[in-house]
Parts: sequence; C-alpha cells; structure tokens
Amino acid sequence: MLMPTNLLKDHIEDLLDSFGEAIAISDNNGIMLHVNKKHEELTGILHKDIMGKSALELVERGVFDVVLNPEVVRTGQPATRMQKTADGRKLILEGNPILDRYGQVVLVITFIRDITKIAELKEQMSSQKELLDAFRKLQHSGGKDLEKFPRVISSRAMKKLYAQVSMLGDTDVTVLVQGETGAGKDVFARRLHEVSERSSRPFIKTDCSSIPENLMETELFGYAPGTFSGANKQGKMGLIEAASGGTLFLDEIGELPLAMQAKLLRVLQDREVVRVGSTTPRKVDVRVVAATNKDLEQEVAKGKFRSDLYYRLKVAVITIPPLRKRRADILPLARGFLGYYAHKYQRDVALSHDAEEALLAYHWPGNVRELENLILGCMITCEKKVISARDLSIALPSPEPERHEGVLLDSLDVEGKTLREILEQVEQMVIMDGMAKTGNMSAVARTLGVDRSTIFRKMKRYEGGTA
Ligand SMILES: Nc1ncnc2c1ncn2[C@@H]1O[C@H](COP(=O)(O)OP(=O)(O)OP(=O)(O)O)[C@@H](O)[C@H]1O
Repeated sequence: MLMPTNLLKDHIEDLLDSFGEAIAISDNNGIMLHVNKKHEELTGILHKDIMGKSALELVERGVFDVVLNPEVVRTGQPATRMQKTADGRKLILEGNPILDRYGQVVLVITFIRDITKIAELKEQMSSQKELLDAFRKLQHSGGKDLEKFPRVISSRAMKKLYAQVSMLGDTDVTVLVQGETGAGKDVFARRLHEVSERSSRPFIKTDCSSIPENLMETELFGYAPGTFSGANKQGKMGLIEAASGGTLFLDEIGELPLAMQAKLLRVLQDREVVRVGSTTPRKVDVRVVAATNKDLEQEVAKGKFRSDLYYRLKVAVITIPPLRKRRADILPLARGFLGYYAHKYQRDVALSHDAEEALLAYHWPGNVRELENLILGCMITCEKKVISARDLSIALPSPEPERHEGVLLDSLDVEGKTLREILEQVEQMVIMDGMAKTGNMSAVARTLGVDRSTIFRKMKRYEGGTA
C-alpha cells in the first residue's frame, strides 16, 4: 500500500490541475517548472512552450506580460500585479514564496485569476451604492442637499477612469494619479479611498510642495521621545502612521526631496516606518496614492526623481485628461457647480445657450478648478437670472485657438539633435501615448503595425533612458 505522502507526490500534478485557478510554479532562478491545465486555458500558452524556460526570457519574447518571480525571490514576500490581456480580460497575479527550512525562497507559486466578471460586478455594485448614498443623503437633508462634486462621468475618458478606480479600489496597490493642475487629481484620490475597504479609516492628505524640507521628515515619519528639545516629550506620530489602516495621499510627489524619496521607497517596500531619533521600525498598513502634474519620467531623466521610486509608484497609473480633451464633461460640470452654488447662495440662475457654447469653446488651462471658480464668480457678481456669454466673457480671457496636442514640435528637444535622434523622440512619444491611452502593449503594437516584442524592446530602452 502506498504511504499517504507518496500518494500525494504521485498525484501532485493532477492535484494542481484540479484547481479552478491558473497556477504557475518557478524556481528561484525564474525557471518555469510547472503550469496547470487552467493556466493553459486562461493564457492560451501551451505547457510545453514554457517548461524549463526562464520567466524573464518569456517576458522578453512577449509570451508573458508580467512575472512576479524576481520580486518574490528578492523580497521573500508575496507580490500582486494586475494584467490586462490582449482580448481585454483583467487578470490578477499573486506570487507566493515557498521557503526552505533556512528561510530561503526555493519556489515561487503564482496564482492567476480572471477578475473581469468581478470588476464588472464591482462597477455595478458601486453605482448601486452611489444611488443608495445619494438617496440617504437626500433623506437626511429633507431632499434639499446638493452634492458639490457631481459625479460627472459623461465623457468616455471619465467612464474609463471611474471603472479603473473601482477596480483599483479592490486592491492595495500604490496608485499614481497624473494630470494637469485643477484636473481633479485630489477628487480621484479621495474617490479611490471611498471605494476601497479602507473607506472607514483615515484619508490623510499631505502636499509635498508645501512642507518645508527640514520639517518634511518629522511630518511624515514622526519623532521618538526626547529627540528635540522643546518638542513634544512623548514623541510624535508622523502622517504615515496616522494614515495606518487607511490611505496616505501624497500630493505633488514630484516635489519630494531626494532624501525623502529614498525613505518613502523603504516604507513602500518594507511597510515599516522608523521615527526620527529612533531605530525601532514600526509596522504600518497604508495604501499610498501619489499625485503629480509633472512628467515624472522627465524628472527621473533629470536626476530629480529616483527611478526605483518611480517604477514602484507607476504600478497603477490614473491619468486624468485635461478638461479641453474631454469636452463632454464641461456642461455637466458647469451645471453641477451652478446647481451647487445657486443652492448655497439662494440664487435662481441658469446658463444661456450662448454661454454654454462659450464654455464649450474655451480651452480651460486651469481645468475644472477654473470652471468652478468662473461659475462661482458669475454667481456672485451677475445679478441676472440667465448668465449670458457676455457675462462670462467678463471673466473669461479671450479663448485661445485649440492647441494641437499631438506631437508638438515645441515639445521635442531638437536643439543640436540629429534627425535620427529627433525621430526617436517622436517614436517614443507615439508609443508612450498609445500605452497611456490603452495600457496594452499588444493593442499599441497592432495599431502601429509592428510586433509586440518590438514595442516591448523599445519600452525597455526608454525605461533604461537610452532612447
Ligand atoms: N469630477 C469632478 N467633479 C466635481 N468637481 C471636480 C471634479 N474634478 C475636479 N473638481 C473640482 O475642481 C477643483 C480642482 O480639483 P482638484 O483639487 O482635485 O485638482 P488637482 O488636479 O488635485 O489640482 P492641483 O494639481 O492644483 O492639486 C476642486 O475644487 C474640485 O471641486
């Protein structure tokens, strides 16, 4: 009779095949040792095509988009990533280390789940929740309350962003919110918190550009008892610890001094803070959302932003388009602000047709903030019941012609560059723009009529700063 342990060993592959989840097992050199049947079904990649190959090589050849093996081996900790397949499905990859008795990683077992359905359900549930919240709010206020932030999801770009936010709400991944000033980065950071399981815990916002450099460390990390004369004797908790269980929103992350960037990286990697004047690390459980209106890639190239922190932050990126690129949002936003401030200031005002046309034609350099301030200004200064285009033009600077926002000559660095170097810049812009729009290498490759591996190789080159 077989010993129960032998029985298990003999049937380990059948056992793995019986799981409803796709499973991939690799060793600590990243060599693929086994994938189960579900993995074949989910990824469409045959078992024989990956066995014994290096996971990194499979990425380079474009077979895999993401591998967790190097990170799990390096940190000895589980790691999670999201991936979108060429046919639009959303996969979540969760890599787990298997340790030997000395605590060294010997195997990495990665579970891959198709969460497309869950993400759709979550989106439906979150709109149900919104309705319920709005209903409760109305009941609470006797039906008179109005939201300052109308849930403007008119444009396609916004619908995509809201869907992305509800999907990211499920996870704890660090999110980088990009967008011009006034585009709504703060609004989206809060929304990420609201839709997450952390919503009942603190949302702590700190503006990295407004804290003086010498106070930044104690603000973020706190300090130990007796560190400073005259300071709180008991020591003080920093903002990172204060956000524990909740979300830490680091606004204007591009302004974070380099020394602080290194410390923040450690927090993201080790999930620990060490207060100033102490050597004892304290565990923290924060979700970090960072925002910037700078091009961090350029900041990295200039040596002003650490590339390792940048790659850590850009695991999930939300890019809010400027208002002029989502004109479908202008009028719903304008009407929302009008309703909100009319209610607040007890006024009964509306926008005339030509006022609406003027709003649509304007190029909004200050984005939603500018629109909100314009409506508020009109409300306060205009005594008429209907705001006309003329009333707006008092506040509106003369509209500039729409700038062409494709590949702008003046955004190229042409000074002293050869034609080849300039063309390389254009190529990079087109590829990065495609990636920003679709987030999908295969889609970009298809559109540009090249192989996926070509896009992959070029993007690797941009990351390395050699293009
Ligand atoms: N989707 C939206 N719905 C309602 N109001 C919005 C929306 N987006 C932005 N706003 C309004 O526009 C103003 C600017 O938004 P927010 O502070 O989020 O921009 P930001 O991108 O963080 O700006 P900055 O880069 O200057 O920090 C806020 O007062 C907010 O009320």
